[in-house]
Amino acid sequence: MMRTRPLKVALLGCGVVGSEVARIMTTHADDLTARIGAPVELAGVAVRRPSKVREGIDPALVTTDATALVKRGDIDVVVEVIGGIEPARTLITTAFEHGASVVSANKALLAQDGAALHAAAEEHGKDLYYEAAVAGAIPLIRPLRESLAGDKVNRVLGIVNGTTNFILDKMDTTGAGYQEALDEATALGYAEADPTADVEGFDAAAKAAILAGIAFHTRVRLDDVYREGMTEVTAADFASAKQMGCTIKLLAICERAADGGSVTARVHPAMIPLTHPLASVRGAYNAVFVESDAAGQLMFYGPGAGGSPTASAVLGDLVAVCRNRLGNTTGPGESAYAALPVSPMGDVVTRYHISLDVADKPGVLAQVATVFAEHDVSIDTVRQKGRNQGSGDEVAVDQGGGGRREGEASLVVVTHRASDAALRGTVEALRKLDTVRGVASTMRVEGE
Ligand SMILES: NC(=O)c1ccc[n+]([C@@H]2O[C@H](COP(=O)([O-])OP(=O)(O)OC[C@H]3O[C@@H](n4cnc5c(N)ncnc54)[C@H](O)[C@@H]3O)[C@@H](O)[C@H]2O)c1
Ligand SMILES: N[C@@H](CCO)C(=O)O
Ligand code: NA
Repeated sequence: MMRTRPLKVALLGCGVVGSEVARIMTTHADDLTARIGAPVELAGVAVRRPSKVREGIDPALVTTDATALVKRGDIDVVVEVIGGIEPARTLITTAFEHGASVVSANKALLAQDGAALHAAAEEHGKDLYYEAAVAGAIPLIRPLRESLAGDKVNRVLGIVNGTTNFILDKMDTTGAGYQEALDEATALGYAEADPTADVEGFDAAAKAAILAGIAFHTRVRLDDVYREGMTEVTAADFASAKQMGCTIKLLAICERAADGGSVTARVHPAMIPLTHPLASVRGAYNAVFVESDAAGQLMFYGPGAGGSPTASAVLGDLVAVCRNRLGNTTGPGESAYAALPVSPMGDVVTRYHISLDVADKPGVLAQVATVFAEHDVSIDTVRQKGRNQGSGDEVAVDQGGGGRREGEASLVVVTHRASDAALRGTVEALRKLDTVRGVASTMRVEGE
C-alpha cells in the first residue's frame, strides 16, 4: 500500500555528485516512489555558494545553514556529499541525533571515523549507508556486507581510484604528461577537491581501509594502510613494464594472513601482466577482485568516479534506507567482531622489479647478486644493458637511457616472492655499493 506522507531528504553539498543526486531524484521521481512505496521529496539542499544557479533545484530549498537543515526534525534521510572530515562528521552525527538516517559518499571520513559513526547510527537506531564511498557506481559494499556474509573473504585486490587510473592509462597509451592528464581528470569531475588525495594514494587508502574492515569483519583505519602514491611513476617505468609484458596500475590490496590471525592493507603502484584482467581497466573505470573460500574469485567492474555514476550508488542507498524506514527496520550495521590486528608492510610478501644504474665493469653483476643472496631474496631474472649492447648479456633492455652516463650500465632485477622488509633491506644495501650509481626505480610486481 502506498504511503502518502513523502519521505523527506536533505541533501548536503551540491557539487559534482550532489547535483546529479538532485537531478536523478527529480527525473526518476515516479520510479523511486514505486520502488520505495512512498514518494521521496527533496526537502532542503545545503550549499556553500547560494548565488550559483542550480538547474532543476527550487531556489526556495537552498540554504547555507546545513546544521539547521539536519536539525529540522522532519528529515528522514540526510545525503552527505560535502566530503572531508568537518563539518561532514558533525552534520552526520547531528542527523542521527535528530532522527534521520544517513547516506554518504565520504570515504575519507568513513576510513577515519567509521567506527564512531556506526556506533552513533546504532545508538539512535538509524542507518548509515555508503556504497558510493568505494569504487563509485560499482556495487561492492553491499555485496561484501550482505551477499558474501556467509562466506570467508581472504583477499580484495583492485583499482579503486578513477583519477589515478585515468592518469596512468593516459601516460601509458598516449604518452601524455602527468599534469596534463591530471587536469583532464579534474575537469571531468573524477578528482577530489584536493587531487593530492588521489595522486598520493590517500583516497585509495581510505577505500582500502573500508574494504578491509568490511571484508574481514574487523576495524582497519586509514593510518593502518601502507600507502605510496603514483606521482613518482615515470615514462621510463612504463617502458620497463612493457619490456616485461606488464603495465602499471595503482592497486589497493587487502589480505588475510595465511594463518588467519592478522590482515594487511596497502596501496601502491605495481606492475601487472598485460594478460591480467586489471591491465585492461581503462580511464576512470575501477575493478576489484574478491577472493573467498566458497565463491572463489569474483570480479566487480564499472565506473569508479564521476557525478552520474556516483549518484547511482547514492540513489541505490537512498532507496534501501527509505525502504528500511518504511518497514521500521535498519540494515546491517558494522561487523567488527573478528578484531584482527593489522600487520606492518614489512610482513607483506611480494615480488619486486628493481632498476639499477651500475658501473659498466666486470664483477658488478656478481656483487649485486651477492647482496640479494645475503638478504635471502631469490632472483627470478636479471637483464642488463651496457654501452656495448648485446655483448654477452642474456637480454638487452633499453631503460629509456634516462640519466645513464658513460661507463654505466643499466641492470634490471626481478625477484621471486620475498618479504617487503627483506626487499627493502636489499635495496638499502645496494645503494651502499660503490658500483651502484643509483636505484632508478623499485616497483612491486603483482597479479601473477
Ligand atoms: N566526484 C566523484 O567522482 C566522487 C566519487 C565517489 C565519491 N565521491 C565523494 O563524494 C563527496 C563529494 O564529492 P564531489 O566530487 O561532489 O565534490 P565537490 O567538491 O564537487 O562537491 C562538494 C560540494 O560541497 C559544498 N560544500 C562544502 N562545504 C559545505 C558546507 N559546509 N555546506 C554545504 N555545502 C558545502 C561545496 O561547495 C561543493 O559544491 C566527497 O566525499 C567525495 O569523496 C566523489
Ligand atoms: N576521486 C575519486 C572519486 C571516486 O571515489 C576517484 O578518482 O576515484
Ligand atoms: Na560502490
